[in-house]
Amino acid sequence: MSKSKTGGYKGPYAYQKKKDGELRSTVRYKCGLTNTIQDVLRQRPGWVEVKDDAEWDFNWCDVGWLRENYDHSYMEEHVRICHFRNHYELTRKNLMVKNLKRYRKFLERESGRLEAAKCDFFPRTFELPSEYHLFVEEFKRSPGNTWIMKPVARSQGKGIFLFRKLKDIMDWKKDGTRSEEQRDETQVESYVSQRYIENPYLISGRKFDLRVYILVTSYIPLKAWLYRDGFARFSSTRFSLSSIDDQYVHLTNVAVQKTAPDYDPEKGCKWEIQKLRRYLTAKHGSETVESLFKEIDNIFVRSLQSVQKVIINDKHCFELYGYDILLDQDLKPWLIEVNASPSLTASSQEDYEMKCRLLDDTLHIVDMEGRLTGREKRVGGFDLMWNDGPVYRDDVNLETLGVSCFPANTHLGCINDRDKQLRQLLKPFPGQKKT
Ligand SMILES: Nc1ncnc2c1ncn2[C@@H]1O[C@H](COP(=O)(O)OP(=O)(O)OP(=O)(O)O)[C@@H](O)[C@H]1O
Repeated sequence: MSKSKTGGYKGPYAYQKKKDGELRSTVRYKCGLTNTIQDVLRQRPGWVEVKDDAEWDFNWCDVGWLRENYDHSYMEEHVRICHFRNHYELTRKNLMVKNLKRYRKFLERESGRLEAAKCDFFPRTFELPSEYHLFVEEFKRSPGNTWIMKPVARSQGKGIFLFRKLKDIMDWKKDGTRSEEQRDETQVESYVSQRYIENPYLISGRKFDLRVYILVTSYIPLKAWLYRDGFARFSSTRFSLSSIDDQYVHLTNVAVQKTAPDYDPEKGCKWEIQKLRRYLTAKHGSETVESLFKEIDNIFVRSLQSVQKVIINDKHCFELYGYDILLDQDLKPWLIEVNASPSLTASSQEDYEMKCRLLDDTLHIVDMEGRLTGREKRVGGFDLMWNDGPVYRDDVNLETLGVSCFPANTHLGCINDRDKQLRQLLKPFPGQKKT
């Protein structure tokens, strides 16, 4: 990469097509994180790490690096980085909701209420302090409900609390009698106030949410891949609405749960998504579970579409999103949050292996080595779910699709025997273990 305007990174780049069309094998990478991704990058054949201001072809950067450098940088054709410039349009809690609300309005205008209702998958949300008065109106309409307050730009459960009384959020009250200047002096951190899902689906009395990975390689046209191996994150304490101050009951983030007194690091607090799927199928039947996972797929596609025209599309960028989905007792999925930097730190050996596979498969799709034809619908654990329109697998009977855009047997965690055979048939990349 060259930093043309401000100087810096200059010189020849190693990863380019030779005259005879053959590819050079060296990919110079930079990595701003110190977790699983480093191990994966180090083990990738032909990839070499560069430090400091040295020229690079691939950068697994953090969002801070992006903020400071992207706007001053010129990138060669082949260069790739792991975030879109304004990724926060989807991954900051307030902006995600703003974009979804706008998209829902657009659908209602263009295609009617039924279509707009397909976006009814996020809990009612207000930004505070800016929407304080709107929030109070809503709050008064349904007294006794529980709400959750979340800082818009923090993670790992930090700063989150539940409340049922307005006095608990007085700090965010917008005071119309004060001037902008006075308000600035006492500025509070921006939060979202969101309807708390009071009836979560429970397993053994415990609440959980799903972490699912989606890889986007282009916004215009939209190209998105769904990873089959997500997981459910459980709370370690039985669910109850009587103790709204207990974060071990209500927040299922691993960062929170691993500090619980009875947390068992051996067992962790996760289930693979396949295990969850088997459990739900045994309890509710396959038809119900198919339709649940179709609804979850709908969440991925609609949320990406809601920012499709907002995100700065740049062929150098890709993004691996971590979606947080919560199920309620009626098996309705709710979108809680989309993470731009989903935790790549492993909480157990099994988790480590899954994350290594996920990252390795991500790098296969980003394809610095130029191995793919561009027509693949499945790469490693990823299924192409959207390519400027829904993607259907060739081996699926289209009549079984129903209303969803996705074939019934390609959803998360549905790895049947035929899928296994297919994965084995896929030619492994050098250095990749057969799965
Ligand atoms: N509206 C809601 N209803 C019920 N539970 C919720 C709601 N919003 C958040 N939670 C719970 O709180 C947890 C943390 O919420 P959220 O993911 O929005 O915050 P975060 O601090 O950004 O966490 P992370 O870094 O893991 O994404 C969720 O995993 C979920 O268990």
